[in-house]
Amino acid sequence: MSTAAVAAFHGVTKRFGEVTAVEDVSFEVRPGRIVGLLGRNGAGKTTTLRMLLGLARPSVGTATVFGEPYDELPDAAHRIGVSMDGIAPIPGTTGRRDLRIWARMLGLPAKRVDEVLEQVGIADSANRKIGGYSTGMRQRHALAAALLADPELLVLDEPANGLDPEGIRWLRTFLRSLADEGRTILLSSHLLAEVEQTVDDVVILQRTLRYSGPIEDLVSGDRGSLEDRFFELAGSSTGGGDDA
Ligand SMILES: Nc1ncnc2c1ncn2[C@@H]1O[C@H](COP(=O)(O)OP(=O)(O)OP(=O)(O)O)[C@@H](O)[C@H]1O
Repeated sequence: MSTAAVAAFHGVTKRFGEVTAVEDVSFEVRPGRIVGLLGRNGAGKTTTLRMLLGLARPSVGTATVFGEPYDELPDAAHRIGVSMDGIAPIPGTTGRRDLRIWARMLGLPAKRVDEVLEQVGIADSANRKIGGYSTGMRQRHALAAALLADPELLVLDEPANGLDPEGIRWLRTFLRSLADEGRTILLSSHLLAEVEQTVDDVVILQRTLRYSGPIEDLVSGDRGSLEDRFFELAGSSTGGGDDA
């Protein structure tokens, strides 16, 4: 397997007017790894993912995926699966029909829809309207959409939000099985205990980069839990934060 970075940020700063959302951030995402992007509210996580996906342009620096800016990457919609707010299902439609529309747009056969519905465990609900889905079912639906094109990289913004404990356990096992197949997963999350059990690498962002590397290097020995290390590095909003 190639060790070239799947995703890379080099000296990325993003300003929105007076607000600097992300400042001089550099890190790489290695193939076959599950990478957790962590930070407090407003730390710049979504902005970072959006820059990778060509949905926001860095003010300074470069964000590349498979060596290219997203907009210049051939076949990007097939190589990268995305689950993120703003990529919402079509209101009033059923789960199956929504995925069929996505599949058609991606040039995929309708049978692929049934495969991903089975994979994420919502095939029995696929003829129901998405408007009646629980939050956890919506998460699974979004994951199904991200998987349609059998992508090499999954970018998942808060994929565990709204899942019950069983759903969270399922997600952890599922993501690991995808990584074992050689896929790379970049996910953002607030659920530190869950992240600790799921990811290989951690990126801690608090406008600037606070840590990037293997989780075992962060929490090994008597260094404490991921939660302890997170608050040391990112600060807390109730004290200790240095740039809230
Ligand atoms: N389109 C925008 N216009 C103006 N400011 C923005 C825009 N997008 C993000 N920001 C600001 O940039 C900062 C980082 O926001 P971002 O959504 O990336 O953080 P986050 O880490 O994803 O937060 P959360 O965990 O709350 O979702 C915030 O101060 C936010 O208000």
